[in-house]
Amino acid sequence: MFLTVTANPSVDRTVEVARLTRGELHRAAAVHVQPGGKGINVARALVRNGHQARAVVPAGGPEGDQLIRLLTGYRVEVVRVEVAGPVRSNITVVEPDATVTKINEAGAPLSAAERESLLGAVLDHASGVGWVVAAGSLPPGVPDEFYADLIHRLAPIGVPVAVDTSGAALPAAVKAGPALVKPNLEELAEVVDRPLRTLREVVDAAGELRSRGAAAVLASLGGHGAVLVDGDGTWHAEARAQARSSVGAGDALLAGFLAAGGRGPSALAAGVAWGAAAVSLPGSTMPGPEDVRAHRVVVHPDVEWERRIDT
Ligand SMILES: Nc1ncnc2c1ncn2[C@@H]1O[C@H](COP(=O)(O)OP(=O)(O)O)[C@@H](O)[C@H]1O
Ligand SMILES: O=P(O)(O)OC[C@H]1O[C@](O)(COP(=O)(O)O)[C@@H](O)[C@@H]1O
Repeated sequence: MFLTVTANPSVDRTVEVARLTRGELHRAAAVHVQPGGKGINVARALVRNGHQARAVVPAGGPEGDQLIRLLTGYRVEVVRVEVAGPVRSNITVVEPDATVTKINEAGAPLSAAERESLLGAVLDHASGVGWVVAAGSLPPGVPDEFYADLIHRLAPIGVPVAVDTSGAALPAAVKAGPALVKPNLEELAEVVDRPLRTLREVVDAAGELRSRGAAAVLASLGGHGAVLVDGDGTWHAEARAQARSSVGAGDALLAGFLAAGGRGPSALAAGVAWGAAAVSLPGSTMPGPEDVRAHRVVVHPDVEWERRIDT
């Protein structure tokens, strides 16, 4: 059983248009409405591949009801935490060449009592789970230390925590000593406060996060695949895909990595296979076993240190 918590869930609307032009009317070629937020997507991907996953979700307003209704179609076990503010909507516009333009709402604030209920719900369900995944941005007013606080409170239970977040919440979580963090290239560059142009620079930045407290770093690099840096070594893997929508690809990567044991090159290969499968599917659709092409993954025996990853 995997347990995820998404402090700032969303109803994702992915709109496909022929070409996006600022200031013009567009007629949508297709629309996908899906339950969203990073922990929710991780849970959806795990369930789609035969694993058990439970998602802790703060949900308020009619939008919260809609989110929970949408989730029931995905067979994810949901622990709903009632909150006053409505669930946000995040909009992605996708063009035929797979260019994505995202508009993510900030989300509704959570009161101190609501934050406590959310943490309490995670702690209530954490015993005996394989991993807790704390993922996504924090709503306005929620302290940057929210996920860090969760890591500290989970420590006595001994369950490993994976964190995928952004902004100031990420360095705060790293300091709390999670088993795994999953930054993308932009998030990793922001934490170390320098541009990352080559695999060497990515691996150095991942090492810095390890020295600050994260036991392992799974850095996702879009079409360049992903790098895993842990106490045993450094690996780079990638897989070619016919890109359609990258929304949720990072969540699929993390889910695949955890589903395959959450450590080492074989888990990295599985994660990259799930990530590549996710980008080839519309909207934030999570891949199932029929979509995943494990044989397309290349785990490089030697890291190509000077390879550019900023193109
Ligand atoms: N264009 C692509 N071709 C193949 N795989 C991709 C592509 N874009 C993303 N992926 C896969 O999805 C994973 C996550 O994508 P990335 O964009 O780095 O994360 P995030 O969605 O968190 O920003 C990558 O590590 C890679 O495995
Ligand atoms: O919490 P954030 O950072 O605003 O991100 C939320 C969005 O991220 C997603 O989980 C997609 O994640 P990725 O594309 O980063 O893998 C969407 O479902 C959701 O709308």
